[in-house]
Amino acid sequence: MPLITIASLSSYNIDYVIVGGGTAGLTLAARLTENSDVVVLVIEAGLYHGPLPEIDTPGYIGRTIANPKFDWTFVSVPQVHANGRSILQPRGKGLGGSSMNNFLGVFRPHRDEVDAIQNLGNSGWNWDSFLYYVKKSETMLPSTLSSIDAKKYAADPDPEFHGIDGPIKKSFSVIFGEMQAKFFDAVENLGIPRNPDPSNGRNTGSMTPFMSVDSNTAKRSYSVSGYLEPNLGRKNLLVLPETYVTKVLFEDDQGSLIRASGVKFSNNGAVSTVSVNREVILAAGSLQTPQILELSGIGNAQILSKHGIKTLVDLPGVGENLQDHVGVSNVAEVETQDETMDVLQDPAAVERHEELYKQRTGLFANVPPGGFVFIPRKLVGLENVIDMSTSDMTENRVSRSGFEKQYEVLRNLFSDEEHPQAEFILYPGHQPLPYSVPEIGKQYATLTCDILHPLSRGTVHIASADPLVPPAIDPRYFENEIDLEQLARVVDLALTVYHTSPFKEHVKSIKVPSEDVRGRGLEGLKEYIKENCGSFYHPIGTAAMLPRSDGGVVDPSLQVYGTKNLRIVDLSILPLGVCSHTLTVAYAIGEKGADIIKMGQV
Ligand SMILES: Cc1cc2nc3c(=O)[nH]c(=O)nc-3n(C[C@H](O)[C@H](O)[C@H](O)COP(=O)(O)OP(=O)(O)OC[C@H]3O[C@@H](n4cnc5c(N)ncnc54)[C@H](O)[C@@H]3O)c2cc1C
Repeated sequence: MPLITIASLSSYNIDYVIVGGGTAGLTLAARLTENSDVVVLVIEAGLYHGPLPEIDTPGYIGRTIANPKFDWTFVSVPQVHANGRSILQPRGKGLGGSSMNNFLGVFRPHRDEVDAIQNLGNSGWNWDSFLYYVKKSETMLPSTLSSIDAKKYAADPDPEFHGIDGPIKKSFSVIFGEMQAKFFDAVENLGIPRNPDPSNGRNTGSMTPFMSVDSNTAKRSYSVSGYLEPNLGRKNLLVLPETYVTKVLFEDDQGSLIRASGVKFSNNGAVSTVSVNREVILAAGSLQTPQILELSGIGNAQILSKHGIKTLVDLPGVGENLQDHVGVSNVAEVETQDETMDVLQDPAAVERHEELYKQRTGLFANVPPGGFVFIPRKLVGLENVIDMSTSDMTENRVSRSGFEKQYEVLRNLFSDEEHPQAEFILYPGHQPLPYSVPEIGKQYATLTCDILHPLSRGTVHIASADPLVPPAIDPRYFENEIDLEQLARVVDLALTVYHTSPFKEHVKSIKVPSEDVRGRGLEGLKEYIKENCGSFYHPIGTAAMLPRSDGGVVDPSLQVYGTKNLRIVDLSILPLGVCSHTLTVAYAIGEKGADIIKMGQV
């Protein structure tokens, strides 16, 4: 039984400590413990939630956000270029991490940008490797769509690109709507074709994505159900929940490289330590892995000394290079025979769908059918980005050379006018939004827009030497004004979709942004964005895998520079943002990280 208590900890001889039992952390733990000769301890700050409707029921997504039992409830520091607003930064808390509270969409990045990660100095981290590991992590469940509907709803996967026996199940929703098909037709009329299978690394176009839902049980498939629970019988897999790691401990006798000897943690207020034979591996995610590094004396010496922390490795890249997708939603009132999510305003409809869910069908059995569109650069009009000067974007940043190399990569990506640079998400209903309230009895469609390759680069650093004080998260949304310009153009394009045939047949009127805002053109939209934008929950890059001279924190074997046996296996290592949602990348990093550790090579 791998769930252990502090009291029993001293009876184990531990080879690897993994800090954070989230998406990548549990993936790594499951793979390492395939070797029965090694003992792995996973330390997770949150709970083992076990089976719970809030987590398992696909149609309940969003209900755990901002609930401290499931979510760290972080907010950013005030965003200077977004009207000084502090913006919500949800992160899963508990075994499963953000795979436990995310929105279940399964996406893959574009192959060119995965190959670009290799070209930034990371031999072995390319599309072929990514595809191998992401397939290893998943099982594609059979679709119930006819071949005609598969084309109509852009959901026609090529088996070559999908896993058949991996731990995470993925399936299509069972309900499709006419409004969704007309949305795809309208988008096609604007020059963005359907993409029947974006999993081959060419993800431009509109599509119905897979969801990480096991359609056999109509439940969330995530790192707990896929990687942890099937392995509960392994004696060499130990899991310590409700335990918060505050520091990595190092041996006193140091050579040029320091050696981790264990970690310090707090459990219900009691502080203790555990020693490790081989390695400590941080998998606490993009917002907390840098915090643990800094609390342990690894980071920018100036920042550490400000907080009275002794520097063990001066590594200025720690907590820099934060990249996140940022976006905003628009809502229109619609008329459709489809049952939109608005029906759930009616308690009788909720009851009906709760009953249907018992038969694994209805609106709660999967994520509501919607359309996703990855918009090519040519339609966002980013001519100015290709010619951009990098000097203003790298000024005063700790790693000028690293940023310059990233911008060179981006310039190449942007020069392909088919490369996806932005996204629309169609939600059939009025999405819960702080700036727009639905009227009971009406039907809506929400079109959410975000940019996929922001140029702004943020930071996450400790705000205090006290580990219980949350880190200062500063994504610096729109610090680079091209990001705001891009997003305004994307919102403008989304508003055009509402007026484009045949989708416009459903649209009665646009609710938000208001007529007044729309009347002020791109300038009005920019104000709307600054006042209402939010995170798309995809932070990456804060412990980047890059050469040390380029602001890197880990090398291609995920080893932290200046250390002998401290690695990072989570999304913080991704040096450059991808034009997709990030869940599959976290699983692939967990899978690949395990092979690197097992085989001793990339
Ligand atoms: C609300 C939301 C919706 C999303 N929707 C989607 C989606 O639909 N599709 C998609 O592709 N991506 C989505 N994402 C993004 C995706 O889920 C994440 O990028 C990915 O799961 C992150 O994986 P990770 O392993 O890097 O970190 P996490 O999975 O977040 O794991 C980090 C773990 O470390 C633990 N931890 C942190 N600090 C400590 C400490 N000091 N001691 C011990 N434990 C610690 C945390 O509690 C957590 O369990 C969403 C994310 C969120 C938050």
